[in-house]
Amino acid sequence: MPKLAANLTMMFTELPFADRFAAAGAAGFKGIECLAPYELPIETFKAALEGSGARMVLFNCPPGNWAAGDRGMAADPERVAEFRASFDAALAYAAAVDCPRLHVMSGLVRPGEDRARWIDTYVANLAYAADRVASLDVDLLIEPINSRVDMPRYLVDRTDLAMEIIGRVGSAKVRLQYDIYHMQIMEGDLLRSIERLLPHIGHIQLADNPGRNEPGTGEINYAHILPALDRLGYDGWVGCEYRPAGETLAGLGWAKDFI
Ligand SMILES: O=C(O)[C@@H](O)C(=O)CO
Ligand SMILES: [Mg+2]
Repeated sequence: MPKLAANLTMMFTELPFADRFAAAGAAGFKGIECLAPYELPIETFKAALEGSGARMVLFNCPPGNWAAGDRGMAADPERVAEFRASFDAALAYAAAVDCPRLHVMSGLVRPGEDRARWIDTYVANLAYAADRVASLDVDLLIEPINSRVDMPRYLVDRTDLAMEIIGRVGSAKVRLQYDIYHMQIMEGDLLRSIERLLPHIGHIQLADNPGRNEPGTGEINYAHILPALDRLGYDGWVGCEYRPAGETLAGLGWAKDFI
């Protein structure tokens, strides 16, 4: 049975961020993920998580200035020093809550720039980060994100490029974050692709399409996909990274067999 994690950046947004942890625990989630916990001081983050009774399964490295349009910077040749300095914060937050996965976002390629140079930078920064976590119980994840609807110009928008990058870094610490919503938009053939990539997948996320709302609101057959993840032997977490169409708890009917 898939282990579902609540994504607190998208779910329970009826509440202030710090209060979403307890709400997710009360709803039955044993795992929690979010994009960026950094708005909370470390001790507040730790206390909120402890109060939830759930464990932290994933969050992202500092993405840069999200409000100003940054979507990560690990592939930006002009921001290597900034990425490496910000990685310290990711490690400190991960250590405080024993979080075993950090998503390292590549960033949006500036128009006219050389994509190959961005890919080289991403490989180098991931190798640097992999060295930093070599003796820690922390994996680094890279996620193909759709560039058609949500993040035009995002560097890594397909699994073949993500796998090329993972291969070039050559560290078992760097794994694939497979977001079913993004992959439905970019590639389709979901189960065959999950089966093929399974040895490299360190985390899965879900949402329906179109709309990025809960399973059952769109075209993706989650009633088939979720049991199939078990059959394929996936035993990791599945992050519920969707925007509830209405109130978060009212939209959890689809998950009643899993949480
Ligand atoms: O799918 C997504 O959007 C996220 O997993 C993420 O980390 C960046 O927005
Ligand atoms: Mg995702």
